[in-house]
Amino acid sequence: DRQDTPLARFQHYLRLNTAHPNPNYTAPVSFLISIAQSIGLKAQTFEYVPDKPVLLVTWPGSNPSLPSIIFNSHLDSVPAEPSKWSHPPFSAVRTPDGSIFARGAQDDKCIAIQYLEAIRNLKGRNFVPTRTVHLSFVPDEEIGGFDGAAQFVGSKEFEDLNVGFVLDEGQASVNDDYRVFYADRSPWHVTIRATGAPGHGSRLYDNGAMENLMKSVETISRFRESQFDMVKAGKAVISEVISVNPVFLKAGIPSPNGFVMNMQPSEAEAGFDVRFPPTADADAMRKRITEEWAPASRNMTFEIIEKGSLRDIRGRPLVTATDDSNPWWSVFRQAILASGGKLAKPEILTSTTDARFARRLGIPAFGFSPMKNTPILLHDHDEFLKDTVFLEGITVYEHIIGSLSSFTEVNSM
Ligand SMILES: CSCC[C@H](NC=O)C(=O)O
Ligand SMILES: [Zn+2]
Ligand SMILES: [Zn+2]
Repeated sequence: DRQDTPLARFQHYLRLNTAHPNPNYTAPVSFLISIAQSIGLKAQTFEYVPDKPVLLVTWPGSNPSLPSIIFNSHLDSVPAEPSKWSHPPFSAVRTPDGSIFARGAQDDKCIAIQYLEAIRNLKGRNFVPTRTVHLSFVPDEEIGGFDGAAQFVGSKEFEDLNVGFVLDEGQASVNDDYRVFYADRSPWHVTIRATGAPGHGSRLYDNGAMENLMKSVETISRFRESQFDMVKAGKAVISEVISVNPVFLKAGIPSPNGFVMNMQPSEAEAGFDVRFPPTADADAMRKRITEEWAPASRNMTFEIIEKGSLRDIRGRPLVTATDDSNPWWSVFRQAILASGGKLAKPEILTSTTDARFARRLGIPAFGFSPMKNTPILLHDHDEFLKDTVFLEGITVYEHIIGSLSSFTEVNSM
C-alpha cells in the first residue's frame, strides 16, 4: 500500500485527518498539489477565509472561449469515534477483501483522487479537452460550506472561469445502478423557545415553560409523522418530503449531580433540523412555525437560520433539469452508459451539498459519486470503499470528463 499507485494515493489522502471541528487543510492541499504537478496540471489556491484554502487545478481546453466544466470535492470530513470502528478511522487499512476503511472513504475523498487519476489517464492517452476542465477542492462543506464553496462561487475568480457545468459529490448505491442527484434539500435550523412561570415541582399550573415547549414538540412530531407516513406508504421518498428532526433539548436547572428535580424551569428550548425539497413552500412553513410550533400565545419565540435557499437568483426552484432542456444531461448519461454503467432514475439528495451554490447562480450541477454495490456509510462508523469500486470509478470519470469536455453543441447553459 506504499506504492506509487492510485490506490496508494487514495490511502495517503485518507490518512490526512481533515475531520471537524479542527480540520487541517494544509497537508491535503500540499498533497493534492503534488499530484497535480506530477500530472502536469496547474494548481492555485485562494484563501477567502484565513486557513480555509480553496484549491483549483486546471486542465486547459483547446477552445478556452467555451464555458468550462468543474469537478468539485470537499477537503473536510465529519468526525469519527475511533472506539466504535473496527479499524482506526484515519489508518485507511485495506482488509484482505479489498475494503479500505477510513473516515472520508465515501464522503468524499474518493472522488478527489478519482478526478485526478482520470485526468492522468486521459492525458496519458494524449486526449486534449476542448473545454477547460477544472477541479476544485474546497473546505468546510460538512459545516455548510459558507467559508468554502460559497465564497469561491461568489468570487471574481469563479466568475472568470466561465463555468457552464458543475459535477459535485453524490452518494453510494446499494445496487448495480449509479445514482445521480439533480437537487439537494435545503436546510433550516429552527430553534423554538418557551418561557413560563417557575414554581415548585409539585404544583400543577398552566403555561409553564416546559409544558409550553412540550405542546410544540407534540405538534412538531405530528407534522414529522405526516411526512414520514407518505414515505412509509410509498407515495414519496425521503428526499421528496419535508423532514423535521429534533437535534437538541435544553432546559432544567443544573445541580452538582444532574438537575434540580423539584423546580419547574422558567425557560426551555428545542432545536430542529428541517430539510425542504426544492419545490416546498417556505412561506407555509414560516406560517406553521409562527402559528403552531412557537405561538406567542404560549409565550414562545423562534429563530430560523436558513442554511440554503429554496430558489435561485431568478426565483426558480434549485433544480438542474434532467431532460432535453439541459444538453449536459444527455451527455452525462451517455458517458455513464459508455463506461459500461447503468444509471438509476435521477433523485433529490436527502442532505445538502456545495452544489447548491452553483445552482443558485443558475449553473447546472449534478451530484454523482461512482460507488455501486456499496452500502451507504457516509457519516457512519466503519465507512469504507472497496478498492475495485474505487478503481472502476476512475474509468467512469474518464468517460465523463472526456465526453463533457468534448461536447461543443451549446456555447452556454
Ligand atoms: C447546513 S448545510 C450542511 C451541509 C451538510 N452536508 C453534508 O452532510 C448537511 O448536513 O447536509
Ligand atoms: Zn460530502
Ligand atoms: Zn458529509
